[in-house]
Amino acid sequence: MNIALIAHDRKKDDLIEFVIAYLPIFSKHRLYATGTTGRRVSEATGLDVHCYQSGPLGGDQQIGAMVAQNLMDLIIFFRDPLTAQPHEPDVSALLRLSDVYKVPLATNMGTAEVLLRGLSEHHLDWRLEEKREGRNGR
Ligand SMILES: O=C(CO)COP(=O)(O)O
Repeated sequence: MNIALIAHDRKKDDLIEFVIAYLPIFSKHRLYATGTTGRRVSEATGLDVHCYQSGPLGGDQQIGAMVAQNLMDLIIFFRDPLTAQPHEPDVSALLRLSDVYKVPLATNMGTAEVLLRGLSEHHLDWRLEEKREGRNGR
């Protein structure tokens, strides 16, 4: 599965902690991330992470483009709900596209835990079916 990892600055440590906690699961999948998040995760875990642009420079949109091609299967996006982001429209666009294409997306650690456990127990295998059949969620 293709998994996107994104965290706003004040949530990056939480995301790294989360990836370390579920390393055996994450290591079985292809990881993509916005720039700074990806570099931090890769440095902390040794995992291979494809890094797009930093979020404010278009990274959320690049991940959104993968969603629009139905290439992204799961998104972990630890947002900072207490800090305004200059690229808020990009963030909203990514959330919207995830809903259009029915891509499971967690914005906090509680939901992320459920998704990761579901992933490891094959509850997200329907995504493979969606891709195989070229369905696009609409
Ligand atoms: O801003 C972000 C997501 O909206 C994250 O970007 P970085 O991973 O480059 O910090």
